[in-house]
Amino acid sequence: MRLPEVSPVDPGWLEAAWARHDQLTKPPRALAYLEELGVRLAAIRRSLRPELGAGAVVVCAADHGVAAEGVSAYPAEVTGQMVLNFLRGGAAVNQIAQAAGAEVYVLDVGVRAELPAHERLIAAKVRPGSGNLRLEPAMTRAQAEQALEAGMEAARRALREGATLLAAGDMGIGNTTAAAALTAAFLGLEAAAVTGPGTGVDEARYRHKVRVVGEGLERAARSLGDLARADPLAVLAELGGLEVAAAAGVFLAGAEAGVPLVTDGFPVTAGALAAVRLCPAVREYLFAGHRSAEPGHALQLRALGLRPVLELGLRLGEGTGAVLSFPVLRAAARVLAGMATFEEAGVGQTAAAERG
Ligand SMILES: Cc1cc2ncn([C@H]3O[C@H](COP(=O)(O)O)[C@@H](O)[C@H]3O)c2cc1C
Ligand SMILES: O=C(O)c1cccnc1
Repeated sequence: MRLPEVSPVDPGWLEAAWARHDQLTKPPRALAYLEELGVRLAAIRRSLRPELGAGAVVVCAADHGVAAEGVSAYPAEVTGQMVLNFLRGGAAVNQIAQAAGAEVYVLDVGVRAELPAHERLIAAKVRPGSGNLRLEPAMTRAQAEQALEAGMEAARRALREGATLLAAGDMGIGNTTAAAALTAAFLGLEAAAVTGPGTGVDEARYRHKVRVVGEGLERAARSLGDLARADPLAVLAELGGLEVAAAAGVFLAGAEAGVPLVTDGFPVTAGALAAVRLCPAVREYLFAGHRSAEPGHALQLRALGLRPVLELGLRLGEGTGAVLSFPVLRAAARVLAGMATFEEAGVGQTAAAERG
C-alpha cells in the first residue's frame, strides 16, 4: 500500500507566528497555551492568519472478537445499535458536534450488524468484526491496509465537503481492550499499565481484561518478536481494531492534506500512535482534543508529546472530546489572525517591552 506523503511543518512559520503573537495587544504569553495552539495552527496552515471553519468527525465503527471474552460492561450488539443512534442524531457526539460546528460521518469498517444505507454512513465493511486478539490475529495484514484506506478515503470525503478541522471518533464494544494491547505494544509497556475500566467493568472483570491483554501481547510477540520495534502495520493487524486502523487512516490522509487533526480518547489515540509509527511527520498535525479518564490515555499523549486542550474527565469516545475542542482551536486561530498589534491599536507597551 502507498503511505501518504506528509510534509513536516516549516519551523519558520512557528517563529514568525510567535513573533506576531508578541506584537498583539496583550502582555506577552498572556493567552498561554492558546498562543501555542495558534502558532501550531499557523505552521500547519502556512499562514500567520490561519482560518478554521467547519469541522468534521469521522466516527470509525467496528466489532471486536475479543468482546467474547467478557471484557466490556456492555454486550457487543451495542456497537451496531449505537451506529443507528449516530445516524439518527441521538448520540452524545451528535449533540456536541451541533454545538461545536462539526459534521458527523460514520464509517463502518467492521460492524457485525447489517446497516441501512444512509447519507452520512460510509459503508466500507472489511469483515464483520475482528478476530479475538487473545487467540488469533485481529485481522490479516491486507485487511488492516483495507481499513486504513477506508479511513483515508473517509477523511478525503470530509475534506472535499468542506472540513477545515478533522477528528476521528470510535465506536466498538471491546475496543478499549484492543487499544490497551496496541498501546502496550507500541510503547513497550505492560498490560496492567495501560488497561483501564473502559465502559466501567468491575474489579473481577478488570483483572480478567488485564490477563486478556497480556495473553494477546504474548501471542503477537510469538510471531513478531519485540512489538515495540515490529512493523506497525503487522502490530495493527495482530492486535486490531478495524476501527482503530481506520482512525489511523483518517490521520494519515488528513496530514497529507495539511489539515489540523484532533485526537479523541484512548481507542482513537491508539490509532494516532499507529499513524505516527507509520509516518512520523503526522505527529506535527495532531492536537489532543482532551484527556480521557482512561488511565492509558495519558501515557499515549505523553508518548506523542501532546498536551490536551481540555480535561473534563470524559470517558466515552465517539469523538466527543475531540469535537468539544474545536471551538478552542478556532479561537486560537482567530486570536492570532484577528487581534490588533500594539502599533495598529495605538496601545502603549510596557517600558520593559519598549526597551526590547
Ligand atoms: C451506550 C454506549 C455508547 C458508547 N459510545 C462510545 N462508547 C465507547 O465504549 C466502548 C469501549 O468500551 P469497552 O472496551 O468497555 O467496551 C466503545 O464502543 C467506545 O466507543 C460507548 C459505549 C456504550 C455502552
Ligand atoms: O477514552 C475513551 O475515549 C474511552 C473510554 C472508555 C470507553 N470508550 C472510550
